[in-house]
Amino acid sequence: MKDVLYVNGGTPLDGTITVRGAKNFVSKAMVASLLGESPSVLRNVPQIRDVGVVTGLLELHGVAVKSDPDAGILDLDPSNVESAHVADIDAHAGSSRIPILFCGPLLHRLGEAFIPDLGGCRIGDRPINYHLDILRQFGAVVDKRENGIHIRAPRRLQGTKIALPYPSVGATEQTLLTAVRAEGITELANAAIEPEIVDLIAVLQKMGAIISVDTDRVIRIEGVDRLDGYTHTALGDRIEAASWASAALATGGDITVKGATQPEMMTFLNTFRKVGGRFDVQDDGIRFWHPGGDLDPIVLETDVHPGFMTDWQQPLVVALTQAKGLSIVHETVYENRFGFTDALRGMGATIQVYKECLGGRDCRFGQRNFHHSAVISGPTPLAAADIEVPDLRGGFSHLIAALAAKGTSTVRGISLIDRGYENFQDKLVALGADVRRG
Ligand SMILES: CC(=O)N[C@H]1[C@@H](OP(=O)(O)OP(=O)(O)OC[C@H]2O[C@@H](n3ccc(=O)[nH]c3=O)[C@H](O)[C@@H]2O)O[C@H](CO)[C@@H](O)[C@@H]1O
Ligand SMILES: C=C(OP(=O)(O)O)C(=O)O
Repeated sequence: MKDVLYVNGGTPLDGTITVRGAKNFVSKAMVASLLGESPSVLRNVPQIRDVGVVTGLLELHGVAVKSDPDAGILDLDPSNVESAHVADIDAHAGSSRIPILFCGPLLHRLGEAFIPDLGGCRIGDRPINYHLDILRQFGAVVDKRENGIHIRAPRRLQGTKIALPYPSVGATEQTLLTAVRAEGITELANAAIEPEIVDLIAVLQKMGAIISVDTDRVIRIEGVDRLDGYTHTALGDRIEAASWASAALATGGDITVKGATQPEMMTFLNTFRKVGGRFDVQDDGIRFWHPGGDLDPIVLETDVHPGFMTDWQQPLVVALTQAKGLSIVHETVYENRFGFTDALRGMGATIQVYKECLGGRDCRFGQRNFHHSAVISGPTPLAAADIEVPDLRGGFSHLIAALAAKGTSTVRGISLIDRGYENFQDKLVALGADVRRG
């Protein structure tokens, strides 16, 4: 399939689409199946590239994966993990960030693991120092190799007391997936509590784990000797849902997103309303629309949950180019997540990026060399352009900009978007967009 999408924009997106399970949960639940002594069943699984990548990794480790993509069901049978011949894991280097989460489960089952270099969006340095420190605290020995890391557990991993320097999603998941079968109690302070993490905890509890989440973001895990498989329906993808909501706003449209849920999106919904968007929470989804007239500018800071998600930021910035006045967006989770604004400026948007912490509070990236605040001045008409997808959310933002712009844009590198948006081209067509894959 060619990697270019021609977008003839300038028409409001209008109609209904469905989002299925969250990219940032489904892949972790798939890894969790490695911990079970019996098969697991995962439902509401989207057809996105990250699911394919994790399927490949699980199969390499001896997990038998049966997939019914239309029904969104995965059967994951880990009975043969101990006897699997692990080869050519290098083939998965750079494909996603998920391999690092295989450490705990593989250490428990096999006593060692090789983890290839990670991929994922290039939106900052994205080190794995928290992960490695955590694994060492459990008693693992970590050796850095040329294309990844080799890790082994000379004896059963031991529960431990961990305090994260920053509430990292991945490091919290690393701790959960390692502690559930370690000996004794693990206490994780300053944990991340994103809804996708809470759903992972639900999966682990179904498998037999004992995990409590305290009000002060401390997670306590009592290690157990055995876990079984699970049957679980993944929570919906709140990032995809918010991306379509931003597309409705930027194009002056009206999109009903089936599968979007209010509790996980409350912070986004508040911001959407402040910008001037309207929404209606329904039994099976949320309708988002532009009511006509001017949109309002806002001051926004991204943050860990329950703050405004960093992954919501990029699509919303496109909508803010259409608000009347000055908006400020302070990115506090990643140091380098405004690269996508270059293309928007080329399309006529007025966006300036700054090294200072604009917004309200200082973050880890202040007084350093990172352009992590943006000032957006609108409304500015967007003009069609020839643009290249930089990363997953930045790429979807470029798509939204192309849909809002009059004329035909050429969006290159479009397959990057398949990593996290299921059948986005079909969904665009269902919403009345004039798009063609080149
Ligand atoms: C597959 C997946 O679920 N990806 C999500 C996950 O990424 P991911 O789990 O990689 O993100 P983290 O929450 O770990 O990263 C947050 C911050 O912590 C830093 N950090 C993290 C780990 C570490 O060892 N050292 C370190 O310094 C990162 O560079 C970043 O600045 O959570 C992010 C924050 O909600 C989301 O944007 C990503 O979509
Ligand atoms: C940053 C993201 O994903 P990943 O961690 O997989 O790169 C994202 O989903 O926006």
